[in-house]
Amino acid sequence: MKIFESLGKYDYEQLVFCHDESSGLKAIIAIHDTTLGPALGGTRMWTYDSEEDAIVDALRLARGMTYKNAAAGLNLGGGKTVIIGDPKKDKNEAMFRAFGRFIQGLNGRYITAEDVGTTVEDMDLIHEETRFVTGISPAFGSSGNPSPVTAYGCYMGMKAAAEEAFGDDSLEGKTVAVQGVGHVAYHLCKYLHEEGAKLIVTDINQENMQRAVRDFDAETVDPDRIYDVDCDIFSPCALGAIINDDTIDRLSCRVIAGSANNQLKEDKHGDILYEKGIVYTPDYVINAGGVINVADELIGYNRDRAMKKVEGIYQKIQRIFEISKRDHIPSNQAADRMAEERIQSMHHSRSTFLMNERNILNMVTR
Ligand SMILES: NC(=O)c1ccc[n+]([C@@H]2O[C@H](COP(=O)([O-])OP(=O)(O)OC[C@H]3O[C@@H](n4cnc5c(N)ncnc54)[C@H](O)[C@@H]3O)[C@@H](O)[C@H]2O)c1
Ligand SMILES: CC(C)C[C@H](N)C(=O)O
Repeated sequence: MKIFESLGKYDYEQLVFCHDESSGLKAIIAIHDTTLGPALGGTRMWTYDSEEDAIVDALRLARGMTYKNAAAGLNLGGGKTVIIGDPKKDKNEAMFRAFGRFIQGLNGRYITAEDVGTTVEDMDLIHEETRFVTGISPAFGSSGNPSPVTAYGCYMGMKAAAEEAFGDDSLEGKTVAVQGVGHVAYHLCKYLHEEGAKLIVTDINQENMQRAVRDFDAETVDPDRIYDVDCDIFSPCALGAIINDDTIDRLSCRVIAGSANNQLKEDKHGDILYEKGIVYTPDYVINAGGVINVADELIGYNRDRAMKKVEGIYQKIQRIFEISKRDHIPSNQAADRMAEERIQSMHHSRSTFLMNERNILNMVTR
């Protein structure tokens, strides 16, 4: 792999390799863009097939965070970490504390939080060594697990998409097919069930699936049949790249709205959804509730303020549909345009020299 060529492709700022032999830490921190502020993005722990796969994932996810944070209106840039290892077997205290010290060494250029394979407990260990970590335990005055808040943002975004597709944002009586009922989707299903939606769920984890049946009267289908379900709304809440050449023609829904990151395998799949008239809710906008919530910790966590901002995902999604109609472009491109325009305009206005620049990290100290 040609590292600098890869960094050049999307103008990445920094790639950091962190190694601690005794704890087994092998981490890669990718910082994509810090125009808007320090890079904030979660830490993913995963068993990558190769080091190259891990680097590619870190880079792809970091760039995604630049767009997510920019579109959410946060004063934060984009970054992400991947730790190579099995989250079920390879974790230990020393690993996360060693990682915390590497983050501290970046002196605020990168701030972490949970992602797939990491938990609030892991963030608490990182917090032993650095203040540049969010999503830590409420006992520290923090916001805790971001998943329920991500779910609330998804619910808001789904309602905005329903209004666009059906002329009314009520989800009562709508059939929603949910792929993956883990941390985020369990809470999303709760909102949907309370509003009177009919749920059809799938999961490779039987326990998670049965919990949705028990708590929300959900019907179930096998994981590979979820794309064929006759439904109003398809909600991908498991993996990335699930809207692809093999699945796109099987979908019969009017709306796609779910929490999974990187749902479109390629940009062309956004074009195809647009041509088919399927209302696609851009993933990094609808799933920004978690990052909006943890980012609030940096200025002294206030749940009401954070939830109000997460509620604003409804209007953000409406704005994207407006841009899509105005410029005759698919919604994924409209979201990119919105994020890029914000970064560009701030790039210009923040270029004036300041001796003691105000940023999200020096507004309050903790
Ligand atoms: N947790 C957050 O706050 C947050 C924020 C933004 C984005 N996301 C994204 O949302 C998605 C879900 O996150 P989560 O925290 O709920 O993760 P999770 O691991 O708790 O849930 C994912 C669920 O999907 C299931 N699953 C995996 N592969 C599947 C398959 N092939 N078919 C059906 N089910 C499958 C898993 O068994 C699990 O129950 C991820 O893509 C994540 O990156 C999460
Ligand atoms: C900062 C986190 C809450 C990040 C989250 N895992 C996301 O993808 O948005």
